[in-house]
Amino acid sequence: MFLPAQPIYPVAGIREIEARVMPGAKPSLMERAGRAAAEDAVRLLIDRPGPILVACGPGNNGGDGFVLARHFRQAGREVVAAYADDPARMPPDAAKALADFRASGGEPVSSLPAAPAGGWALVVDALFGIGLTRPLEGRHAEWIGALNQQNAPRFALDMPSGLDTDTGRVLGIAFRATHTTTFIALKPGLLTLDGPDHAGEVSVQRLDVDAAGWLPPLGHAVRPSLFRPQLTPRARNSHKGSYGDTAILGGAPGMCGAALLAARAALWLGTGRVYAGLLDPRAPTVDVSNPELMLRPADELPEQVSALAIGPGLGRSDAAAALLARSVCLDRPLVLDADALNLLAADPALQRVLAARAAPTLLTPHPAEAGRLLASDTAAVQADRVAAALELSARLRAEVVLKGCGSVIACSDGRWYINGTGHPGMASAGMGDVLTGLLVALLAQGWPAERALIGAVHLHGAAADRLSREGIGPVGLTASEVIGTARGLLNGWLLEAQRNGG
Ligand SMILES: NC(=O)C1=CN([C@@H]2O[C@H](COP(=O)(O)OP(=O)(O)OC[C@H]3O[C@@H](n4cnc5c(N)ncnc54)[C@H](O)[C@@H]3O)[C@@H](O)[C@H]2O)[C@@H](O)CC1
Ligand SMILES: Nc1ncnc2c1ncn2[C@@H]1O[C@H](COP(=O)(O)OP(=O)(O)O)[C@@H](O)[C@H]1O
Ligand SMILES: [K+]
Repeated sequence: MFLPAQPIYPVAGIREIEARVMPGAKPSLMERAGRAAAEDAVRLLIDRPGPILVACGPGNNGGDGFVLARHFRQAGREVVAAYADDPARMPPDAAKALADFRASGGEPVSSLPAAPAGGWALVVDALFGIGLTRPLEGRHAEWIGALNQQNAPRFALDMPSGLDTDTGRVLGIAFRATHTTTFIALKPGLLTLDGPDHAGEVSVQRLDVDAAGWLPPLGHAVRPSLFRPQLTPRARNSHKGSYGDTAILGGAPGMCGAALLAARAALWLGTGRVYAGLLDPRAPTVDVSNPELMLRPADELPEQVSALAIGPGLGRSDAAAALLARSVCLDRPLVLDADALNLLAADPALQRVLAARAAPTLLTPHPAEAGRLLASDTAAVQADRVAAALELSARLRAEVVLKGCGSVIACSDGRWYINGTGHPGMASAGMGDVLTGLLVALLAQGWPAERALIGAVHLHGAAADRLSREGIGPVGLTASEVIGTARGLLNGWLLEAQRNGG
């Protein structure tokens, strides 16, 4: 049930693994890749008669395409392989794959043919894989544009062409796959930024290569198994003190809702006691829909909480800055979100204090906040989300989640994770505040920082996913609605963990 987290490698890692495996590999990795992809493609061809179009490029990705094309020819399927690059410059494995395709009776066409009357049964993109080095242009870009127009399942080999393997950036134009079969292991570009919109459903074909055995991975795709050790039943003989006290600091005039959302999320995720410290002098003193919350002026909170979060609706006033400076000095797990991050970005001295903290620090920036913290900008952060998150984590000695499509979690020891749950319906006000509340709740209940961050980010997105399966979102999903569903999911995981051996 709790499947292991899958490793993710950037291009350099895949190349290193390939270099070690390839010399003795029989059958060759390309033979394995083309065959494995053909096996995945069979599933897409159920009830789809008609010819298969395979667009092959100049390198080894093109070679994979020729292997796939040969398998389908040999199985009696009509296949049209389109290839217009210079065969003299083909790498040896790919040249052999082309020769084998010819030997099977196939002959590539040098322009992209128009779709047959009944349409293609399947469109296969074997133009570029991990070897893409610059934006697509000219004929290659035209081919991608035409392939994207086809009304058929669109199947990418290894990477959708035009998508940068390490970052998920579109270089010029990219193939919009409905399905991608990627080889050896996952790559970051499939999972973050523009990756999910271009890769569609991703299948990993390991090609009998034990990637982690050759090169221990630094990156993983998040799965609940990463926080499975925390999914233990509560002791019957326990009390509210056993589940932590937490405080959320924020709620400047006009922004109390942000702090209340975080506080509610912390309460609903099982924290023993939740305080909300609000800066607005006219803030409510009770949350009538959650009277369990203890609402206080921001400077009248108990200091001995188990974990603290500061930022939701904090604003950037002097009072907010003073509150932040005090919070950073508390020897407790600390979550910094929203304006706490913006204030920190403007205060290098405070950054030094933060980096010297003994207790865990967790930062939850969206790309604009991360840009300010790195003294760069949103575009620079988005250009390489994994690198930006790691840099922030190393500089501030903090666990970091860089939010957005494919949230990247970076740990101060250099390991990183990409989360796959969540959807664009979460792009609505207050969603980040709820994440902060879920996170501080897990910290208050004693989860170690890294697991709490992974768990909260995964849970947050999974709750939104469940709601949208029920028609609550993506359009119109509200942050408040995520809270109750997150509670349900966490309890479900706890039960599942107990059923599977405590
Ligand atoms: N290296 C190996 O042994 C294996 C590679 N495999 C496949 O091979 C792929 C990697 O092969 P390659 O390294 O040959 O790389 P690709 O096939 O991805 O493409 C590289 C070729 O495209 C050119 N190129 C890069 N960007 C371009 C652009 N924007 N416009 C025009 N030309 C451009 C490069 O100069 C090079 O000739 C993998 O993604 C995978 O599909 C698999 O067969 C498994 C084994
Ligand atoms: N397109 C998306 N795909 C996946 N998750 C998203 C997407 N857009 C937003 N989210 C998630 O929603 C949350 C929004 O947080 P944030 O930007 O801080 O919102 P707010 O400031 O309104 O609280 C983050 O957890 C983010 O990862
Ligand atoms: K491809």
